[in-house]
Amino acid sequence: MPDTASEPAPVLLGNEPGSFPHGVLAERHPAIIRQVRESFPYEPGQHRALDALLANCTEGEIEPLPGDARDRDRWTAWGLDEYVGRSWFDVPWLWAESHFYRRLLDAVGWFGPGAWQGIDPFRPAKTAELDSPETDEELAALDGLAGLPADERGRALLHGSLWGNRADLGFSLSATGTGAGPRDDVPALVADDGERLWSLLPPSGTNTLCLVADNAGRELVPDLLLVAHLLAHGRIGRAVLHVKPYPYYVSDATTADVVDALRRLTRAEGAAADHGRLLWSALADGRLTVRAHPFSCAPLPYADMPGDLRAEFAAATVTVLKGDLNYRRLVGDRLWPPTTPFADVTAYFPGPVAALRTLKSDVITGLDADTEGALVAAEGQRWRTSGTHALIQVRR
Ligand SMILES: O=P(O)(O)OC[C@@]1(O)O[C@H](CO)[C@@H](O)[C@@H]1O
Repeated sequence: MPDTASEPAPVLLGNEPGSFPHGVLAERHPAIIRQVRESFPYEPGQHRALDALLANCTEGEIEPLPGDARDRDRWTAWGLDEYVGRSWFDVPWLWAESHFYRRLLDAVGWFGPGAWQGIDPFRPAKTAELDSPETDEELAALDGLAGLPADERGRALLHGSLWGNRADLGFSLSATGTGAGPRDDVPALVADDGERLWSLLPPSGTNTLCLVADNAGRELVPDLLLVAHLLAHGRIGRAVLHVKPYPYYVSDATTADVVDALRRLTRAEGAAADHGRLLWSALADGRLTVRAHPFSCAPLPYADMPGDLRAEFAAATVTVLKGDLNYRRLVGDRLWPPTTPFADVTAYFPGPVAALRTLKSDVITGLDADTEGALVAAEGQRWRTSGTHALIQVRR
């Protein structure tokens, strides 16, 4: 196996029965179709389209997009023509998963025209989570941080944002997501560059943070609290929040989800409402911007990002990417040896970059050999996908 980024490791495919990627294509995607079907009083055409998608994505071949699809050229540029006629299991796993969500939205009429245009099939699950007692508890806990020095509060909020990544509604549909916490003899945090991240954001009031969000609800809320804290304490003067232009990977945040989360914060009590109001006014005066770039739903690694997005990340003091999928896209969706240096595989990224992620897929880089050894000794390879471990990795 290679141990440097100059010899890329194999790209993950979904065609090995028993593997994590195979389980996602063969089991998780059908479960998502079932869940979506049960969440809305869909009409016959939508049910037929969901039946067709279920058959196609499990047993069929990837099909061309209709001639009038508005994003046909985009998908052509993203490799569709190359994969048409191939099994979903034989193309890069990242590509197959991403394309599944594009087709699912088509089946329920998201792209329109028609009465169901823009109706998010995952919205019921997202709002249920935002309205849950757990969210109440997490917001109330914020008041408990009030007595801490600002830096300690910042570190607590960073960890809230990190572990908020466990709240992934797609992940909760698969059996691997329901495991217990890590054993006492292995670290929950397998890499911790937290202090390096803070050192990139001195309280000068001039730093710009790009935060590439992941899930809505119980992940986005702590992400927003962290942004509010950084703004309030001058560690950043400006934040750009990247969300998805359409519903994706079940619970990924869209602009509508940002609005819901902000309304939830401002309707809360105590410190949560203060943070919500700060963000509300930061949106109004330009200190906080929301972006929904098409590449955020691309089936490709960030190494292939277009020039405008590259320029945006290059202008940031640091770009923080949240979550497992963003990590896969950041380092490349490949079976790297775990000790492959994170700095090598992210060398292409146009500026300082940080990953905050709980481990929910096989992809991992930047571990030291002792940590990898301890994880394998304690858990075999389960630590890679169980969602019970997390990391903070930074490349300056
Ligand atoms: O990006 P997130 O929300 O942290 O995780 C997304 C995820 O659940 O989806 C993929 C499988 O569908 C895995 O990479 C990962 O476990």
